[in-house]
Amino acid sequence: MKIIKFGGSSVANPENIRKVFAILQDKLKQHEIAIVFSAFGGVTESLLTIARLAREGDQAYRDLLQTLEEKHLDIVRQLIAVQNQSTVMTYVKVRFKELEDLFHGIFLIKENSSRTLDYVASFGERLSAFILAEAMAGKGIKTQFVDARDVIRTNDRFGQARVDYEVTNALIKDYFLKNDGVKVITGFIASTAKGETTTLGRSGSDYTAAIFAGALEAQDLEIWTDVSGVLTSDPKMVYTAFTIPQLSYNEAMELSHFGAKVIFPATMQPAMKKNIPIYIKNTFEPENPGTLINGEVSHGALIKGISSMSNISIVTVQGAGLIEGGATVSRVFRALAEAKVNIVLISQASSEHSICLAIKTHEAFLAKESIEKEFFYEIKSGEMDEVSLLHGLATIAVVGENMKQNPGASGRMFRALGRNNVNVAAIAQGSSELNISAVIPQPDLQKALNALHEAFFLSENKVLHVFLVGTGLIGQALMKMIASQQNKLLKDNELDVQIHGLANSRFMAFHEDGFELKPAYQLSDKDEPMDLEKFIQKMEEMNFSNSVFVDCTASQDVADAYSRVLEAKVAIVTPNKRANSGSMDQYRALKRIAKRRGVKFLYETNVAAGLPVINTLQDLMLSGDKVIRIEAVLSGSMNFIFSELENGAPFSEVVKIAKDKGYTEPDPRDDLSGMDVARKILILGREAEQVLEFDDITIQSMVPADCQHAATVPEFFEKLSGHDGDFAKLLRKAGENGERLRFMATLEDGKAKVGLKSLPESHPFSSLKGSDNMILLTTDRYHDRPMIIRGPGAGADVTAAGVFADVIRIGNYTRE
Ligand SMILES: NC(=O)C1=CN([C@@H]2O[C@H](COP(=O)(O)OP(=O)(O)OC[C@H]3O[C@@H](n4cnc5c(N)ncnc54)[C@H](O)[C@@H]3O)[C@@H](O)[C@H]2O)C=CC1
Ligand SMILES: N[C@@H](CC=O)C(=O)O
Repeated sequence: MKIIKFGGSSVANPENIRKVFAILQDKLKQHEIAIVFSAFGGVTESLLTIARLAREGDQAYRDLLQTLEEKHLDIVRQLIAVQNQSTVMTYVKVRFKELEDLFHGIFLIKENSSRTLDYVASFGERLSAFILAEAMAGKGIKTQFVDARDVIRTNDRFGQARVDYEVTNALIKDYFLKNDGVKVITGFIASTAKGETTTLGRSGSDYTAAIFAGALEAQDLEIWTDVSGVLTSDPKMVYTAFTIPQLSYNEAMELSHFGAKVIFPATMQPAMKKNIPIYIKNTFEPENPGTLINGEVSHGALIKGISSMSNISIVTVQGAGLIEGGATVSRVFRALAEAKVNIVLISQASSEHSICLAIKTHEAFLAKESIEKEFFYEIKSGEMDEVSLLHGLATIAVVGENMKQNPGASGRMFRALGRNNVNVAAIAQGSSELNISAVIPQPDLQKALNALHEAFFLSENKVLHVFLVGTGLIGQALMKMIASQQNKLLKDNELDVQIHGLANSRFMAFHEDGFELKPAYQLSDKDEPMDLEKFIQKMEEMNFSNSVFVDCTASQDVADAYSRVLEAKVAIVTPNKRANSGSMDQYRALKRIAKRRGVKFLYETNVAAGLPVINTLQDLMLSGDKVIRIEAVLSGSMNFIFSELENGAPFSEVVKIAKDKGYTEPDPRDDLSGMDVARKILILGREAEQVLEFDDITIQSMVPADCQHAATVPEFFEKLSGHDGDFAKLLRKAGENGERLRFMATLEDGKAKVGLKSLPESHPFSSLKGSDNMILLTTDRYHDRPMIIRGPGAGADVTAAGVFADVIRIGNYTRE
């Protein structure tokens, strides 16, 4: 015998009910079954609302009742052939006449006891099960309508009655022995020995099904609902949550205790006691295997799921008196029990100086009041402090029986929380090691759930949440690259890169689910005006795990905000050199903050675009090498300009081409003045562990004096053309000496220089073409022949690729 239960959403309307019938037709071919139905979706709530309105003397209850009757009659009309409708119509009309009288009584006496409400609610299941039994009979299935009040015996705790299993089991067995046909049973309702109607509380229809399964020692119990089993976490919070194939009874209980709403622990008891497997299935996706809950502990994943509970407060009881009095703990519990306050989590330090209790916020004041009443004299005498309350919290719990055998679960849990800047206010782990729970700030709940989900369910995709400031040349190229690589990253790296914030100097926009990138979102005046402070605030509020701030501007203001971003535990990736070429103190501070907050600050593209210069230097330093000398061509635009000049083009023209090709800085004077190269050699020097300030660098500018003060870039170009002859002369002179002009940077003995050099043909830099960079590193190890890094050092694609690689590196780092 199989017991199959369908919840309210499965029988919410005729369309859904037809799906239910299709599932049942299939089952009937293979098994002996009994079916438990909830009331049609929304009916119980409507009945209780009507009862409340009637009690409040609100005449509107009559219209609602009529609508409810019509809903039932409509289902009859749609599911049952006309010739078979009359018995069912009569049944429905009689029940609604009874309800009309009942509500009229409530309206007159203005009283709604829990006993009356149970009776009111019972109509929902009585109507649905009767109509559905008749509809099935109309399909040729021999059915037997079972009013569970005839067989489930409870005490008179109305609203949440307790079952007398001895009597109930005997009645159920007897009923099944004496009656043929497929039993169609009312969920949720029962009766006392005196025949008063009771209800079984939350998830009462599941409970009914488990009671029948237990009494009949069924082969299994199927609970059909509107989700495909128990998920690894709340799918509204964790988009990558997936169905757990199997759970032990204990795991299912732990998960549901902390918020997994699919099954309610008490309802499982009758099935658990008889070791009956429970399947959680989806009426709207019947082919999905759903979740099997049984007595087995499956090996494999360290945890099975992550659950959570919102609106939690911490109640702290502390004071010296606590240590001495062994009875204190029991007095605290007694005070809470008397106030009927439910404790969600308890944590006590081994110093025994304080006890920390997590409690639902709406019960926290009551808890404080009753504990303070219990300890009135101790608090008055100062032996104990006043009870303190901390609100705005949530609990999260990782659950799984495999944590027992495998160490490391708590380490992984708290590392993931710490790395994502989630503060833990209290922790609890039972000796059963089935559940590790923590109390965290409510605003961090979604981030924490996602961080834990990623940390424990590695096979699933890791999401990187990018906030991109700067949508110019490099920013646009980066967005295109992310769009084109998104599928490959998902497939090969299980990395889902989503852009949630975008800004340029004028506008900013955000997207909870990530912007569409094909085509890339274009900021416009429809978006909010850009405000860096607000951008960072919004990024913090969105509070995603694995957030990355990507700065593709050349802005000092944006660079000045890095410390704040890192403090918020958001990683940074940037080609903008401003931050690392500021003061030595600032350079060190950023590294320090990133280290302390456990987040990455990556800037490979600060020097030579996508060429691996910074990482190489960092690796050399880590391995104990020492840099003796750096000689380099570090400007793609300047190299392009001086190598193109050799082809006879005027200087101002070549500078324009370099700008059009995306080699120059937003303001090309930064390149021509030597500032850009100076910033780069400064950064390289610092990466080589040298203490250098910008003022220590000797810089030779290529910007003619009158161009220096041009108000705009076009005006600068206009003035620059007046100097084409001077540059042609320089080039001619070098040519006459058999030399080439290259803009070079050197660093040796703590002294850095940047400027134009006339180099012999044989010099390695003379062979550089286009936007090439070349870096010669002479170190203790690379002494006789320097290490050479060479390749294009400017341009949208190579730079964006370097930024992209840093972003992916962050994804891989947060996976560790
Ligand atoms: N072009 C290249 O080959 C390379 C560039 N870089 C660096 O990449 C960065 C970006 O360069 P490009 O894309 O060429 O510049 P761009 O001028 O094309 O784009 C800059 C973007 O930043 C935005 N922006 C400027 N100030 C802002 C602010 N305060 N707040 C928000 N947005 C702001 C602008 O609106 C624009 O969207 C620069 O720091 C540059 O040094 C690094 C390596 C190579
Ligand atoms: N303007 C720079 C590019 C980025 O750093 C250059 O010309 O090399």
